[in-house]
Amino acid sequence: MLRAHPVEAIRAAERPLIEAAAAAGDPDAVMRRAASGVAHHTAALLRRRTGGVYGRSVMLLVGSGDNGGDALYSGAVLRGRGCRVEAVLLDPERVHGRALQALRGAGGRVAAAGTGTDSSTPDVVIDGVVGLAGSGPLREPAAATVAALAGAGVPFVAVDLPSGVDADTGTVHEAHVRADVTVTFGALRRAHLLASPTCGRVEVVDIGLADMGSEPLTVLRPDPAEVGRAWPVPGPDDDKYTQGVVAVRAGSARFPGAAVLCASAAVAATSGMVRYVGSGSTDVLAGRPEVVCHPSVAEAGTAQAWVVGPGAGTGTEAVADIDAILARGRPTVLDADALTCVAGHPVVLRSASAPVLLTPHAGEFDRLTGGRDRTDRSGALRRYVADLRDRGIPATVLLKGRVTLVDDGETTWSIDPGSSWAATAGSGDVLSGVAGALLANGLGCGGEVAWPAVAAAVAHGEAARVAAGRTGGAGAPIGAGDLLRALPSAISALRGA
Ligand SMILES: NC(=O)C1=CN([C@@H]2O[C@H](COP(=O)(O)OP(=O)(O)OC[C@H]3O[C@@H](n4cnc5c(N)ncnc54)[C@H](OP(=O)(O)O)[C@@H]3O)[C@@H](O)[C@H]2O)[C@@H](O)CC1
Ligand SMILES: Nc1ncnc2c1ncn2[C@@H]1O[C@H](COP(=O)(O)OP(=O)(O)O)[C@@H](O)[C@H]1O
Repeated sequence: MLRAHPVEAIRAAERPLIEAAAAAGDPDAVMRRAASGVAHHTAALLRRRTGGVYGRSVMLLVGSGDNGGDALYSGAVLRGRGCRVEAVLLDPERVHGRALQALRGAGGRVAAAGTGTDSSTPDVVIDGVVGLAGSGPLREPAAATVAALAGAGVPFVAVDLPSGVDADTGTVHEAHVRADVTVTFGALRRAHLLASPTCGRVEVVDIGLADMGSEPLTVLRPDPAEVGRAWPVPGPDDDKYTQGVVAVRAGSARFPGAAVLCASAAVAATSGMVRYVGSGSTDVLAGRPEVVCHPSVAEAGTAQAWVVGPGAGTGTEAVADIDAILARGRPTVLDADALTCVAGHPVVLRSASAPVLLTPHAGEFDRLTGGRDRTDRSGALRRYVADLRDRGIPATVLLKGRVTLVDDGETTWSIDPGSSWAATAGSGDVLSGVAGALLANGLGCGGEVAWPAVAAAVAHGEAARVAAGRTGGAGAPIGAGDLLRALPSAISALRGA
């Protein structure tokens, strides 16, 4: 499991190291250690991209703080390895003096932004514009310089964080660096897990930082192997009931496919039993004859968990069904149309005595929250969960997207499947089916609802990867049906990871 920390915790952990270095008369010792890591990973990128390091050209974008200092020291190391290094000073009046001297001493070239920089395109750019202290989008002249280099296809190595990405919220501002590699120091920052697609490959350099624990603002990323180990496997004494029965209320005349996708995903996720309530019984049974269908919520037998919402409608009947399902007092996944119902009739959640898992996409989340604070996703999510819990609703929320977040009011989990192939219509219905089956099974380990939600998101991402890669090569677009069919292979791959 990966852990990513808020800036305040990182600064507090770094402080003793920096103070010890200063007391020993070498105030930049930690910075040089960090910089040699940046140089090492930049050299590795150069080797991958160009076949070597010697003679390659490196541009440093140098901001006004210690992040710029790291870039300058790393430039000095790369000069020593035979690179041509040019530092572009974005604020020549405020630059780390000793690091600049080190670069000059090593034979690096220095220019102020916008004045007489080397006209040829570099092989790599080291982004030392701004790190932990960054706020807001890249400012000029950095914004224009970064845009021109990115437009020319030059790879970026970000020092600590891609500039223009907020370290704590992971907000990716409009003007920002998209890094191929991000080299950070001692421990991950929250943005590395909240904005992982913008960070590229994240390398953590050991600077002697002590191990950091967890606190409420730590973001966690599950290890796929851990999810695989926790996946429910029937034992010798198990039968269909002991593994958990999940009931699915999904589908309508307008959206029959949602019923099929959701119920079939629940069947694929565990070996327990799936009940179905809705107008799509014929379609569901055509694909999955093992599903047990019921004419209404009231007539459905016992289930350990419920899923309600995919394609299920938003009228008064749908709201009444949500109410009736929540009144059964079982863990319940509320997805899709059920979330629209909750947004319109928040009072319906009052019937929830057992844990509920809400699984909105960005639009549904806006509907639920009135669209407040679209930039700080994780902050808005934590506030929404806290609001629900303050109202006595035992809620966990899974916020969908390329980076899916799960928050139970105490812990934020982040899942990034590494590609966006899952962004296809109906794939959310598959996710809620898997989550419901895991909830019914009572998948333990790390939180009664958060962990099944996390595990479902990991399996869903893996299924998208398997489905998109089924032809080998670079991958191909998939539909939700392909993702559904890839679930068994994905679960098997996780269990073998
Ligand atoms: N000390 C050490 O030994 C070690 C330090 N480490 C390194 O130090 C880094 C933190 O350094 P730092 O605290 O000096 O701040 P840093 O992130 O460089 O920002 C500098 C200034 O930039 C400005 N600014 C803000 N936003 C901006 C924007 N959007 N666009 C442009 N400018 C913007 C803002 O000043 P302002 O202009 O607002 O007055 C801000 O104060 C850390 O990330 C790691 O790399 C590691 O080496 C480990 C050892
Ligand atoms: N850019 C993306 N990259 C990867 N996965 C994504 C992306 N956008 C959405 N997803 C995933 O695809 C699924 C879409 O769910 P949803 O929007 O509810 O679709 P639908 O309602 O059509 O079923 C979610 O699991 C979500 O996390």
